[in-house]
Amino acid sequence: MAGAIRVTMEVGADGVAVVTICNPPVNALHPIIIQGLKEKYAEAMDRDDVKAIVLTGAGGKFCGGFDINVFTEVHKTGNVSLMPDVSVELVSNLMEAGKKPSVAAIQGLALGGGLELTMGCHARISTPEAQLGLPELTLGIIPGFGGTQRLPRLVGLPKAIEMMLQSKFITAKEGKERGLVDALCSPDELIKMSRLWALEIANYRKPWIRSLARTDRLGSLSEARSVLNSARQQAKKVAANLPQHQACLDVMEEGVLCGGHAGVLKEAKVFKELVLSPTSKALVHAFFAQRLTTKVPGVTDVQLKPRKIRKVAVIGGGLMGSGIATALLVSNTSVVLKEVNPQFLQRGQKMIAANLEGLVKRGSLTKDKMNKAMSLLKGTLDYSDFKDVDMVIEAVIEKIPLKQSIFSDLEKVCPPHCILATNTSTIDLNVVGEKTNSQDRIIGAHFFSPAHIMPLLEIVRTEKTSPQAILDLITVGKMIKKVPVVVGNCTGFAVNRTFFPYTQGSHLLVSIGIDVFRIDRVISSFGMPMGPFQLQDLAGYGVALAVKDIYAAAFGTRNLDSNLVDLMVQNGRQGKSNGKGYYLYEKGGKPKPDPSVQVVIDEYRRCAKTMPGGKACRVMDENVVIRASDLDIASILGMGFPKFRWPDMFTADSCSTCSFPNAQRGSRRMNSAMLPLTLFTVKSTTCRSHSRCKVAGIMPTMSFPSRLSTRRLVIFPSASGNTPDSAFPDRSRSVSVGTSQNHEFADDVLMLLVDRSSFCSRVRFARAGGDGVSGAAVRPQSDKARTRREGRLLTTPAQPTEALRLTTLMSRYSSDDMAASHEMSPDLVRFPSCGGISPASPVPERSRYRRSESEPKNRGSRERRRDTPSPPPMSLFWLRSR
Ligand SMILES: C[C@H](O)CC(=O)SCCNC(=O)CCNC(=O)[C@H](O)C(C)(C)COP(=O)(O)OP(=O)(O)OC[C@H]1O[C@@H](n2cnc3c(N)ncnc32)[C@H](O)[C@@H]1OP(=O)(O)O
Repeated sequence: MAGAIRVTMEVGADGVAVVTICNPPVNALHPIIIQGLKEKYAEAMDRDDVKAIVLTGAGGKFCGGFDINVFTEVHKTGNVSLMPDVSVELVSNLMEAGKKPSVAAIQGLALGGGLELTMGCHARISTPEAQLGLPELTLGIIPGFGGTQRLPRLVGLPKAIEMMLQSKFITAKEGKERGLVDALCSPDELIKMSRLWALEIANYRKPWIRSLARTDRLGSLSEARSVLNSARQQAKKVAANLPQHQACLDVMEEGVLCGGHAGVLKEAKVFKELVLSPTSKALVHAFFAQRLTTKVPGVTDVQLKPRKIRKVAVIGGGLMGSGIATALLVSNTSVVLKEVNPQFLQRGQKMIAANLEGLVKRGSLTKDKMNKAMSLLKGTLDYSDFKDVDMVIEAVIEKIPLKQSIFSDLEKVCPPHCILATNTSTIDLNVVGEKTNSQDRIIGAHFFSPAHIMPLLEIVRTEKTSPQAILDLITVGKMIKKVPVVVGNCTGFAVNRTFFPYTQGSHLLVSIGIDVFRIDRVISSFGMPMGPFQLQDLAGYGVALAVKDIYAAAFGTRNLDSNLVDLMVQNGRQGKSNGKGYYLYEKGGKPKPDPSVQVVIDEYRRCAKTMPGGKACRVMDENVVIRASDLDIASILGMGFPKFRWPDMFTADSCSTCSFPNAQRGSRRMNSAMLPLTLFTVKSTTCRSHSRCKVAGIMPTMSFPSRLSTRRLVIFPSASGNTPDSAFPDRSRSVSVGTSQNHEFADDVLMLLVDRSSFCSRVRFARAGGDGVSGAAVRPQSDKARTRREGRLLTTPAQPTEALRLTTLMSRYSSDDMAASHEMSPDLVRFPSCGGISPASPVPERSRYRRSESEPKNRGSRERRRDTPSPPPMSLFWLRSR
């Protein structure tokens, strides 16, 4: 064992062996550490001069848990044996059942596996402020070193469930009240007191407690069951997509019913299963991605030192300005709030006070701290207080001349070292600073509303922004507990630029006939906190209208020209602010879908000129041809459609469970349309069952029979010759996809569309006029890639992870939720239903798809669906819903 990663053991004259974990910065339990602990414990048990053991961590931290890098290795290799056996071999056998007592001396933090080691000891002594917790569920796993069994036995089932399921840390002070910690002491006393405690246990003057054998805190069986059941219900609501929550409760239940040892064994099994889960892969990825954002080449690796930012001026006391000021005040930074008149200033100060009170109500701030924060705030109507500020953050309305004049004033009144930041979400920073000579200190500090709560800080740099200014803002960002992500200067920067197509995707879906509320439902069940329409209601329509033209000007043909929001406003709707948007809002109530919005939607569809119902469906409906096959022959002979490529009607008919004409009549008509389904770099790794499953599809004017099995997306080979084998040989090739939007729109399709569209705006809409179905050619090249290529984002290799983080934080959905529904590869290209992609089956006989004459006509659609034959043509893939 060499280098910084090691376990040391010193045996004192008192007969106490102090075993120390050394693995900076957080003493993570790397396999070398685990091995070291096993060796030192075995040695201590054998040595006659050792009476008791004190376990501690070097550098003022006990331990941050098992080394998460090992999970990354396991995810890469699939080799779960890289995980050492700790729970039984080390914690249960060597430590807890050892013949000499152990005492944990805790300082700084004891998290995850670290806390689990302490619970294997016979007592825990800690400094009062140390953070204790089992946050494993945030990584898609459960505690794996016995934590699910020992924590409930020490603090009781309800508190243990809260700590694990919510990944909540508690201080050692609270731990002492709860029974997790046996004694508190100062850092100076820690080792001394722990040694004495260990000796007292060895001499039987203090109890020798094996946590796993305790049952006194578990309550009666019926109590335990009731606590577990209500936790299950709660987990179903808040973590519906996450497997680890229910798994954790199952494992706890096993321990309650069958005893601690059985619980430990089940925990070890479930832990290993979950480590390999897609959820864990995604969450571990997000863990490291988040920490990578503060590593900026040319800024954080060039020996610059962050300067102290003691006093910040915020210009504008509106929603954003007051939120930014709140975040700074809470972190003990003095703030000067400038407004243009006393009324506005007073309003801003009131909003800050309300924000702080809100934090107190939520329990994240004490009253004392709130008062302290308020005392750091000074309101002003002029620049007299700006002479000693270290940073200014301008947060006024998005008007270029106003911002320009403010920045030219700031240059005159602020000290030369002062950073001049703007909270603009859209405007080019070069334009903002055009009238100054201080381009090197002009920077974007783009907060997200509400700024004192949302965790993301988008730091926008121009070519002229100095690395020092960037570093200082990163430091401020970390200080106020934001995740800073450094991006380049372009319209919408990185976040709004990638988020913009998400909204556009939802508008496009509505234009082709999909229900607004259904979109919101599907997106919410995907894991987003709310759907795009509810979000629009919440954000208000003003912003959408304000930025619409800016985006249109910047992205030209890649922009969907939607007038949906204009129509909503014309209809007297302003979203949540006037209680009427897509939803109706009543004070204190939940938003209710407003059926009367359909009038607006109908008008929007009419304006959009998209025609629900494929051309071919219409032709069939109107009996323009006698039979479906006539249409095939017409397309083969008239349009030159290659015979061997399964012409539209044949393919459609083959997918149906009944013959096409029958399907068409009397049933709800499906809409066929080319959707801008932007998630089409299906990687071979995604489709484990079929290494060649790189699919793209196209059927210009393809129509499906209405009985096409629901909840299935059919991707067809491209008419331009793409087959599964040849799809995407060249990443610039355009592809598009057709899908059924039958009586139930395939959830997956919608999710894919909307999800992927948030990363990709490179969608070219090719609308056929008149009766034509709208088409969308999608370049499998994301805006993210494009942004990167253009040097807009950071040029670190971890670029995609940055984009992920941005989008995740910005959209307010937790990475947990995201991961649960959708497996993310490093470049984010995954299908939620990838496990369901199956290779094409051999072509079944055609007759199997037809409903025979003898078959009763009133069979339910569910029954018919069961009969749906395997996917037919060789290049037809079916993505099954979850
Ligand atoms: C079997 C077991 O039950 C399974 C487990 O134990 S799983 C692990 C459970 N533990 C955790 O989830 C804790 C994860 N870590 C954290 O929450 C935070 O890092 C922390 C509270 C420990 C410290 O936070 P903070 O001071 O803000 O520092 P932070 O930047 O996050 O971390 C410092 C460095 O330590 C690394 N680190 C932190 N915890 C780590 C861990 N458990 N394994 C590996 N590296 C870790 C970070 O990646 C970061 O590395 P970098 O400097 O190269 O970017």
